[in-house]
Amino acid sequence: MTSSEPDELTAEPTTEQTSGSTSGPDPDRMPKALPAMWRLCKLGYQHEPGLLVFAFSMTLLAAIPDALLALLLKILADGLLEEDRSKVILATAGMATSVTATWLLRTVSTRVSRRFRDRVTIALEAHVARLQASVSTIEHHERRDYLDRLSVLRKQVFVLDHMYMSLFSTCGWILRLGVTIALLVSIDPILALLVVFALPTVLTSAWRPGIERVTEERHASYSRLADHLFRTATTAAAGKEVRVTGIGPDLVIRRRSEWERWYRPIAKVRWISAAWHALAWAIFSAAYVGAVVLVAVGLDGSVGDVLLILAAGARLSAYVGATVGEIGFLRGIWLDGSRRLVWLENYAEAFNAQADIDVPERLDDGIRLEHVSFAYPGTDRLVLDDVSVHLPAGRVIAVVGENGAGKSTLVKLLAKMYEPTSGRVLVDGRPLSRMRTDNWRDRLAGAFQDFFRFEFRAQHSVGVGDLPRFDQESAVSTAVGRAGAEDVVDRLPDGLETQLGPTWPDGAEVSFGQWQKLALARGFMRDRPLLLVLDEPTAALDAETEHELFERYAETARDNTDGRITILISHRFSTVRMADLIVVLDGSRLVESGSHEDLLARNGQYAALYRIQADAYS
Ligand SMILES: Nc1ncnc2c1ncn2[C@@H]1O[C@H](COP(=O)(O)OP(=O)(O)OP(=O)(O)O)[C@@H](O)[C@H]1O
Repeated sequence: MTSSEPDELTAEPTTEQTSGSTSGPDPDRMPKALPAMWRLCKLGYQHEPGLLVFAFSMTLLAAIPDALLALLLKILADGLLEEDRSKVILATAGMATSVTATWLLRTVSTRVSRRFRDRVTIALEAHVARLQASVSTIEHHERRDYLDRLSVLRKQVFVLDHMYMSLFSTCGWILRLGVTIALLVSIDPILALLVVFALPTVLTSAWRPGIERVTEERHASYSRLADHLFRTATTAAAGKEVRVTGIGPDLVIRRRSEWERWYRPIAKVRWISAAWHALAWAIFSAAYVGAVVLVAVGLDGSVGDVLLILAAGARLSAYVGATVGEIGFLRGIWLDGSRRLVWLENYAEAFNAQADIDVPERLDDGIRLEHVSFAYPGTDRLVLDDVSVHLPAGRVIAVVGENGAGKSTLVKLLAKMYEPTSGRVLVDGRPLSRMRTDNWRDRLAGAFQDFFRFEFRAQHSVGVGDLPRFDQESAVSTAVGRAGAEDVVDRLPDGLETQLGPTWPDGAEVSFGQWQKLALARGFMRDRPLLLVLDEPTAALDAETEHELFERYAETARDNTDGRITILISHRFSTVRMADLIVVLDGSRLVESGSHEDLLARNGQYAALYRIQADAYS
């Protein structure tokens, strides 16, 4: 079989695939701040419309009596000086009502807001988790810049609920500010200038969080590494190797130094921005003192006016401070967090945007790779370079090559975990890139060398391989039989009902090889996959068991009527030789392909590798 001829059967739509071939928003770019913020507002409203409106109204109402206190002080002073009892009574009654109403409204609004926050937090966390899980590729789990972006979002999501409170408070502070400015203007319009002197504080507050966040993200990889080192030093998974190698103290030192590398530039930026902020406040304070002197001396104001400027001016600084503080928080956490969240939403959505072709019911021709090249996103090195090959329907295909040759990467492209950087993958002549990822995955089954240990009951740990039949014991038992894992289940104290993982109540300890057999069974759960991928799923088993297992499996694989393709990656030639087609990768290129006999006769790279292994076992 030749590997690189273009194929005449591929006449169907032929859109060239490119990396992340998505339409819509560019996945690399963060969305704009204000639309992102608006989208998050709507998200909160969708989840808790009643509570959102009530909490918002309460916060606004609570702002009014508080802001009017300065006016009541002026009326009181005027009443006392003019010996006007009605003014005195109005002012004192107003003050008493204002204090009581402020307290009452604040208490109610705090309670309602807290309730709203608790509910919306759960909704947001679930939303982020769902989005991440629904992204159809795994690029965001492996690409450095996306990981940094997501690690910041993961931290932010726990404070995103504050942003609604922050928005309500900001509106409340702006309302107070408006009332206070109106009171100042009532003495003399020139006093409105006080707000101009407060602007530098607004500017520095708005600028600070942004610059701090940029620095944080620029150095986020150090923080991630520090977290990773901490987990390595403290979790069970690495426990044995950490002790045997004695790397523990070194991990602690490295963690500390990575943390310093992350923290030092951030601390520096915080100091610099704090200095500018302090200067801005000094400017406002000077203006405030000037305004009091102007009213008392320059404008020859009444005692009531002086009291009003003293109270309103002092409040103005508190209100400006609170407003800019909230705006800073909004900018820092909310705007930033909502942009990240919307980026994730767009990113998750973009993958299915151009999926317009159905996955075939059965395969007739098979899968063709045409000039497929691939570099992992964010890197330049081609891990697969101009690979063209036909994987015929109904056959078992082995992929061999040295470590790092690109075998697992090839499988990831076929599983649609990534899109090729150039070239295309055709399934029965139709581009895989235009098939809905979830539909394609429904017809995909597989077991991988880096399998995950689902610490559920054995029934479910295997059953997740075909979610609709998760609870069907007969389906799980069949899969266990296909994987030759009956011995593992027989040894479990309660069979399929046994909880796996010793850290859970009544949880059974399961060896690595046993886990691997259960993972293989999980891979065999689906009855009608079009593509079955076995990426070194039996590396922990001995060569003989692996051979027997695959011999049994290869026979049934060829019998199916769906034209199923089985892809097997193994370093053991005793297993590989029974495949119908063997594809040999070397240094990212496909160097030869054919049956075992063809390749031995060709006396190329496969033959050389085969003989080395055969000699080692003879
Ligand atoms: N997520 C990733 N980001 C960047 N490079 C990667 C990533 N995953 C793998 N690579 C690189 O791609 C190359 C091919 O890796 P791949 O896992 O496909 O090799 P393999 O042939 O399956 O190796 P092995 O036999 O060791 O499993 C390697 O050089 C590897 O370093």
